[in-house]
Amino acid sequence: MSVYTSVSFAELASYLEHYNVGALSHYEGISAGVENTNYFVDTDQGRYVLTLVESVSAEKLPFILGLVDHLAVNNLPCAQPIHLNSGELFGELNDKPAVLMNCLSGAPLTKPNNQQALVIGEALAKFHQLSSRLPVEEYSHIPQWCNELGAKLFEKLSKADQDFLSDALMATGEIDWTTLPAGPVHADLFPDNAMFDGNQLSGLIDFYHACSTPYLYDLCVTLNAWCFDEQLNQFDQDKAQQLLASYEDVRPLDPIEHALLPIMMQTAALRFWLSRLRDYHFPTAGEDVTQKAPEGKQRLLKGLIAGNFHIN
Ligand SMILES: Nc1ncnc2c1ncn2[C@@H]1O[C@H](COP(=O)(O)OP(=O)(O)O)[C@@H](O)[C@H]1O
Ligand SMILES: N[C@@H](CCOP(=O)(O)O)C(=O)O
Repeated sequence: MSVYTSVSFAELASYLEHYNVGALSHYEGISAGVENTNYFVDTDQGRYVLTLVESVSAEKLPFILGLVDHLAVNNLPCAQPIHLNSGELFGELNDKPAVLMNCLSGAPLTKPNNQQALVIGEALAKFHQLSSRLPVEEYSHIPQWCNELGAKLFEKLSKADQDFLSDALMATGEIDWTTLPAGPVHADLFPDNAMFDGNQLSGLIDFYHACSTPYLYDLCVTLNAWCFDEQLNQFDQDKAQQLLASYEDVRPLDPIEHALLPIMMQTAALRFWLSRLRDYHFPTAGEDVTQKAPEGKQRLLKGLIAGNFHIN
């Protein structure tokens, strides 16, 4: 469970008066998630999810929540922010930006099957089509982000990992990002950020990594996360092919995107190896905090570089 900011019943009841959602009857911290504080919130009108946003500043929320609103209005299955009575998409509780969402049915995935991977490929492509109608705002140049974080972590690593990191930063830094189609993306579409009822997608959640960057990067984050089993150290090539095919049924890749797919998968693996190392070496204090093991992403990156994990 990740709860960084505690909220009392009285504080929450008073905060909910800013919405038209009824009176608080019960609430509990959610046993999942890494970066933000989440609570299930029950009122006499239904169940909601409250997020106290810890991972990004309030200035980014109009972009993030505006993106989610745009997707939801255009019928992409995703959690929908509830508007405050003032019309705003977020408020403030205990000095943190606070977002109330509708509660989706089903559960986040741990081990997605091939059919669910196919469904997510199609949903991601629709996401990119819809987001391409929005302006490119909050641009994130991931290789630069990796370089800066890599420099902070460098002295914490073994000599072997320092050398490995330097080589990976150099190789992934060679992509020319300016040639790639880009727009607002999810940027963290792991199976635990997709709620499913059986094989049916009830909605995408956790948009707090959203930024504008190449669509190919978002696709590669998703391919890595859905097709690589970190415990078994296995890359499921069939599943990856199916996910990619279902994506391309909706949004075919450009030739340049096809050509850069393998190195972009390395970039995506590197990005999450580094953020997990950051969470390990520089943890954020909290009442109850979940971390994900960096080693899984490093093994993925090693397999991608060695050419053992690939899509035909
Ligand atoms: N709209 C929602 N409906 C139902 N459950 C949700 C919703 N949003 C979040 N959750 C639950 O909360 C958990 C943590 O949410 P998440 O946004 O992934 O947190 P974090 O930003 O900390 O990673 C999810 O795994 C899911 O179980
Ligand atoms: N998906 C990332 C961790 C980011 O945390 P999230 O709970 O906000 O998705 C990873 O697996 O490293």
